[in-house]
Amino acid sequence: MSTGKINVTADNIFPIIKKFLYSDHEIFLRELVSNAVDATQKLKTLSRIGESKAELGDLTIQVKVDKENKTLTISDKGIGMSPEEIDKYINQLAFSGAEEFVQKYEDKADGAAIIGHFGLGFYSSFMVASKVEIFSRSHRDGEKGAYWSCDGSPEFTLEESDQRQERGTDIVLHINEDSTEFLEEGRIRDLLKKYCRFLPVAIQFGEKEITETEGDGEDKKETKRTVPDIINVTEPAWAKAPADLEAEDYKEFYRQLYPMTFEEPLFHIHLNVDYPFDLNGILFFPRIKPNMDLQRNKIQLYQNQVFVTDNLEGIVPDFLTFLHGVIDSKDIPLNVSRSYLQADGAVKKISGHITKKVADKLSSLFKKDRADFESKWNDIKMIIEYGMLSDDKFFEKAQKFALYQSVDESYATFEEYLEKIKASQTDKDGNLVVLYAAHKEGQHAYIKKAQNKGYDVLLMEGPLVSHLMQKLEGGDQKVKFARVDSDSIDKLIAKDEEQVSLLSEEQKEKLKPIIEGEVDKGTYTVVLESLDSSEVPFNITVPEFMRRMKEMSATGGGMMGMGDMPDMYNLVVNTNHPLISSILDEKDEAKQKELIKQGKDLAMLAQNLLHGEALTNFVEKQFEALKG
Ligand SMILES: Nc1ncnc2c1ncn2[C@@H]1O[C@H](COP(=O)(O)OP(=O)(O)OP(=O)(O)O)[C@@H](O)[C@H]1O
Repeated sequence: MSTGKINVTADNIFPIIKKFLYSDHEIFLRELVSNAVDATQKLKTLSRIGESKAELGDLTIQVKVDKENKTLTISDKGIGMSPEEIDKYINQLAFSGAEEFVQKYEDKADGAAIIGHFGLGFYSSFMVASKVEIFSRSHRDGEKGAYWSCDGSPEFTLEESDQRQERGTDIVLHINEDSTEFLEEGRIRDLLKKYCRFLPVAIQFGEKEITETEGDGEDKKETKRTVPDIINVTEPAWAKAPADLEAEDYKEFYRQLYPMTFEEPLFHIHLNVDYPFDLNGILFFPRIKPNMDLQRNKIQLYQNQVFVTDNLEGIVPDFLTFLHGVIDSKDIPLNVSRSYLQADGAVKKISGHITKKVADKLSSLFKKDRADFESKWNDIKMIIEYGMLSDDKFFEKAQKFALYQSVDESYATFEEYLEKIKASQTDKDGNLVVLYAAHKEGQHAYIKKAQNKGYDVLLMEGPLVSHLMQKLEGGDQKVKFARVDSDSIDKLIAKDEEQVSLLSEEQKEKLKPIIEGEVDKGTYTVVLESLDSSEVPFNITVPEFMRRMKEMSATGGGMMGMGDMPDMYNLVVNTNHPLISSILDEKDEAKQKELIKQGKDLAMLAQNLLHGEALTNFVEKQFEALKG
């Protein structure tokens, strides 16, 4: 037997481990199970290359809770360690690794978060254990068995021991008073599911009962059987070659990843690169409805099948954090801080590659089956539009498959769309004017007017469209977006046609203050226009520029402070409409006022602006009028 002092420069790292890692101490389990997996994988490799004669047998790793004795044990049948190896790997190497790690991060404000994501190996067990024991036996014949124990002080015990007869290692944690939660089966099972669900070696945690049925109908026999409860899937789909997987395998994998999600993903992207960097993974496009609460952090990052984090901020472009699935890379340097990670060259390359793959997949889906792509468009457009706005390279690629939907439900790419409207929607200055509506129902009156003129109207809804339009207007072609209610129909796409005015300038000057007297000047600007006599007499428009800036500022962007501006409208008065002439000629002032008010209320109704008391009064008045 030998006793000794672990070689430390810092006096005692155990208090530091306990104090600084307190918030995220659960990762000890991931560290210990990963070590057990590594030891098993090493044995398999040695056996394969003929360096180990050991009979592999069943390599299942066992995790056991003994509530009575307050221990948690992780046992593997991997390469094991001789007493000399424990001295080398645990007393010296692992300790100095842990020491360096703690020294590096103890002063960092986000220390706990960093450590939460990236473990510090074997010594993290002291976060939850007052004493740790190792029973081990090497895979090499003739080696002595080993026993090591340490109670959280720098003193350890290391001796030869035959307590473990078989090859492999038992790590026994004597759970401390503050950490009894790790003696609860449910808690351990949850943690194993979180961190170890896709580790490449089977991990057993207790047993479970299964029911088997034999025969049919009357002869049907059900038998219950107890079997080992294996908590992981050792060969997850992403670790296989895409050629070996069917569509159903991807769906099955999606169910494994998100057992509580019933909605199926729309499609998947299998990432499978080994040069110039290592990257595997499967990303899923979820169904995302406009205005739905977007859920991030559904992508899980693994390093060699060990769960690392589901916060991929800065690791993949922001718009891709809305996808679901798994990314696994050996090349992502994990033992570093998040800010370092974000600036890392390999991470940038991986992130660029993922973006490119996503664009390529979308492009191929679009080409392969356009009708199907169109049917999915509304579920994926939020992510794509967000990507187009945040990444210029993605924008370029997406121009080929991003769709624009007209109110008549037809879809076109932007290029196709411009071609479609060119003939009828080019204004006198050569601008292609794209008309759009934000709500098909709410803006019905305006949409109809545009359609009557032979114009097409796009449906542009969602929080990002104002930004997207701004970007599309900045392209090579002279393109202008105008919402259908942003101006009177003749002015939306200004052509060279001059409208003659029925009213003289004098009459107009007389009319304007009469109407202004009946509207709230802070909200409405009265604009007299000589429009077609078949056009409505009163119409409310919302000038494009102001409104769009306001919308953009509400979702980040546009002009500073615009978001707080009150809503502003134009009350367009069609001076060529007979009603306007009658208003002007009306001698009875009360009646004149009433006509203006009624006209304005109707315009508000068409624009969905008549609410509350004003609406109630309006409706009552209409019923009165019905009585005659
Ligand atoms: N169950 C085990 N079987 C065999 N060897 C082990 C086992 N657990 C730990 N070791 C040895 O102890 C060493 C130190 O383990 P530790 O977990 O501290 O660091 P690591 O696994 O090398 O790196 P990391 O910090 O990423 O976990 C391992 O490299 C391995 O050689």
